[in-house]
Amino acid sequence: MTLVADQKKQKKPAVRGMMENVMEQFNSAADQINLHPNIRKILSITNNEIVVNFPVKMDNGEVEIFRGYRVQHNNALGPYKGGLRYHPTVDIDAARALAMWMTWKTSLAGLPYGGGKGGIQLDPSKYSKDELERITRRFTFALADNIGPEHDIPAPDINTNSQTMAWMADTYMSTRPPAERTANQHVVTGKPEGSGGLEGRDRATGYGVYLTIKFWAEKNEMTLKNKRFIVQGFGNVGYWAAHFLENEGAKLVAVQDAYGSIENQDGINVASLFNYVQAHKGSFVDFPDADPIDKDSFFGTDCDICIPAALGNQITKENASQLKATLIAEGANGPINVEGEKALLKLGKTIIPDILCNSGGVIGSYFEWLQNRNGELWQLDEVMVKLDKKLNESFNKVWEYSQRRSMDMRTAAYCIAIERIEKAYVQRGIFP
Ligand SMILES: NC(=O)C1=CN([C@@H]2O[C@H](COP(=O)(O)OP(=O)(O)OC[C@H]3O[C@@H](n4cnc5c(N)ncnc54)[C@H](OP(=O)(O)O)[C@@H]3O)[C@@H](O)[C@H]2O)C=CC1
Ligand SMILES: O=C(O)CCC(=O)C(=O)O
Repeated sequence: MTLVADQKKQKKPAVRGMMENVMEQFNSAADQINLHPNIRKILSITNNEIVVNFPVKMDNGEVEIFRGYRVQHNNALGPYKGGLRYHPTVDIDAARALAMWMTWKTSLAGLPYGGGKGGIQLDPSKYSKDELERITRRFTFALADNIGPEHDIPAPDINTNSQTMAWMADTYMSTRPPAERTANQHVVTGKPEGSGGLEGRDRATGYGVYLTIKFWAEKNEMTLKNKRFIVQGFGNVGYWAAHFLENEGAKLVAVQDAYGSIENQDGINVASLFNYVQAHKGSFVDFPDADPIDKDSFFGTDCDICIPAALGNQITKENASQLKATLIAEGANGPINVEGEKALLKLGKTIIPDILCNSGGVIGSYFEWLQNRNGELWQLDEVMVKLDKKLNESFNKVWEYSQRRSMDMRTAAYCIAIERIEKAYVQRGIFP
């Protein structure tokens, strides 16, 4: 295990990385609130970076070495919290940026958490389920002293799910003394319902994306009925966001995943598409009720609302002018880079920022953590009501701040999040 202490010695990536984006967003909000220079220094750097290389036996008997990351950005408000992703793009830059986004997200949501994130650099489609289980268990074992229910609590992200979390919880618990095992169930959230998981955590992020869009529409005296939307990514976040928007009368007109893009301006039925994807090895490229479209013209599809719900850095200054949507709701983390955002704002578009838009997931995780900690079992209807209330409060805070200070919603969300952390440091008397 390597603990990387001095980030200044790390080489910069050749292309603009996610970390540069999140730092630019942070610095611009910090300027707005005149953040204390010492607190700016603390928040500009991650607390801990854990990099683990671990061997796993493959189905063919060969051993492969994997590299996993867990970056713990800040814990001024509580334990580190954030997902683990399995994807070829996972590296230290991405893990740092994603961990930092988590700090702002949990702070904005008013949760007693800090921010962390990580994952493994791999393409999961190349491994069998048994191999993925062994990889996950080895990774958890390698991380075990650095995570914990009151210290750092992982959750699902891209290409990880409730099964991944069940393997993690089981492996972590097996590393604890017998009398403490089950009391450590909340070391991860997003578990299956039969293993301490929360009813509704599966849909919490997509539900939150839908809710923030609905709240925005209400502020603008609009209804979502017949509004056309496009979704990039039809995984956990994209699917559930589309499901709830369709229930409200909006129409999915185009969708893109890693295999391709399809469009139907008359509307794509979300349940039919979901069933098709399940039956066709995760791909919708030949879905009969829509036409294939070119990958590069996807964001230019005629629509009212665009929901990027896949990877980061998808909307940049190169393609921002293509967008027809007036509202962009960031289901993904960091889907619009800084230059892309400047271009969109200049064109008069509105962006519901990731740290607000997709915060339903971590709010749901907080409910699961409380459920486990208190030995309770919460029911779906109460979870959905609590999510609605929490997101409504967050949305209103951001909306009012942005109106009062005449700033975009991202800067407002950052200011609120950073001010809460600043207050905690000041109350502790660290800085006069
Ligand atoms: N899960 C959660 O609770 C939360 C997730 N998020 C963020 O939401 C985003 C999506 O996460 P989640 O839904 O959980 O992940 P999933 O793994 O469930 O789904 C990811 C989706 O993105 C698609 N995708 C991958 N690469 C590309 C690409 N190059 N172009 C277009 N689509 C692509 C995948 O397609 P394919 O299936 O073809 O690979 C899949 O449909 C991430 O940015 C994540 O950080 C944010 C908050 C919480
Ligand atoms: O549920 C969680 O703890 C974190 C989810 C996550 O990774 C995110 O919000 O980006």
